[in-house]
Amino acid sequence: MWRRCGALGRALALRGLPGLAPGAAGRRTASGPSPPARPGLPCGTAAAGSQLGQSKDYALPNASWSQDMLDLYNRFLDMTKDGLWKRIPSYNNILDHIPESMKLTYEKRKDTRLFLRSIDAEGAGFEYVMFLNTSEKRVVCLFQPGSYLEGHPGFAHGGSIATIIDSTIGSCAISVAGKVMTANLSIDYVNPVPLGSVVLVDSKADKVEGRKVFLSCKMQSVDGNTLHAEATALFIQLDATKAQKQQASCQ
Ligand SMILES: CCCCCCCCCC(=O)SCCNC(=O)CCNC(=O)[C@H](O)C(C)(C)COP(=O)(O)OP(=O)(O)OC[C@H]1O[C@@H](n2cnc3c(N)ncnc32)[C@H](O)[C@@H]1OP(=O)(O)O
Repeated sequence: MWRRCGALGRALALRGLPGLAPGAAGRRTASGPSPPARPGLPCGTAAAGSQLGQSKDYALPNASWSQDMLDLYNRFLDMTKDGLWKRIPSYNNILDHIPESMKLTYEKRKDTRLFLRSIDAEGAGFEYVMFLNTSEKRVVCLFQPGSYLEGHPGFAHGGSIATIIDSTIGSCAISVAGKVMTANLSIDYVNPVPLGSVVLVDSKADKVEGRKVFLSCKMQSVDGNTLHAEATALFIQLDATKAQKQQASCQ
């Protein structure tokens, strides 16, 4: 365990994550984590809904999570205790993800589902949980790709990697600029991601220029020894009038 924690510390230290000295955190099991802190952006209000039983929060350990995923999750959960990091709940409907103020302009549809949550079987699709650090303008996603995300035999499909990167960077952009859309996403695929492995997707907003948010991201293995992908992205804050027109055209 100590060796794994040390490797994890090295992996996260690449981006200077705090509080990750080997053995700094105790280990918990999937059945026994502390109740997660309720996050602010991008989905604090939805967490309340979840507690009322309105929506299931999927960004919590389940039986498919590997020990690496659980260890990493528990270490991040420890980092939420001082309030700098917040766990982002995850729901089937995108409207449960976004801040209340943004929700007002959208009508919730029952026949749609967030792409990341399109596979029901535990462990078969996107197993992930994201953590937000508002002051660092950063979102880190712990991602365990399941067997239905296969591309090359035994490895995650490039589209699934793009999806989790877009969603992680997108969550970061939303936390910085509210209503945004991806205008550009550029990914260098460096090493394939084995199905069932756990990777860290570490995204950061580097610069905001008017309505443009520039972000970057690295996807790497838990031990920090393998860089799987690197990405840069441009998100555009939606112009209110154009956003209304776009919304009207898809209803
Ligand atoms: C787990 C929870 C997940 C939650 C997060 C989900 C994240 C998922 C995000 C997505 O996947 S969104 C879906 C994919 N993206 C789209 O479908 C967007 C399609 N494109 C558009 O709708 C519009 O092109 C867009 C809103 C992006 C921009 O249109 P606008 O009319 O608002 O922008 P405009 O053309 O006025 O340009 C504004 C500025 O951005 C610049 N710009 C726009 N598109 C660009 C581009 N592609 N590359 C470089 N620059 C660009 C443009 O030059 C200009 O720069 P300046 O202000 O300096 O003049």
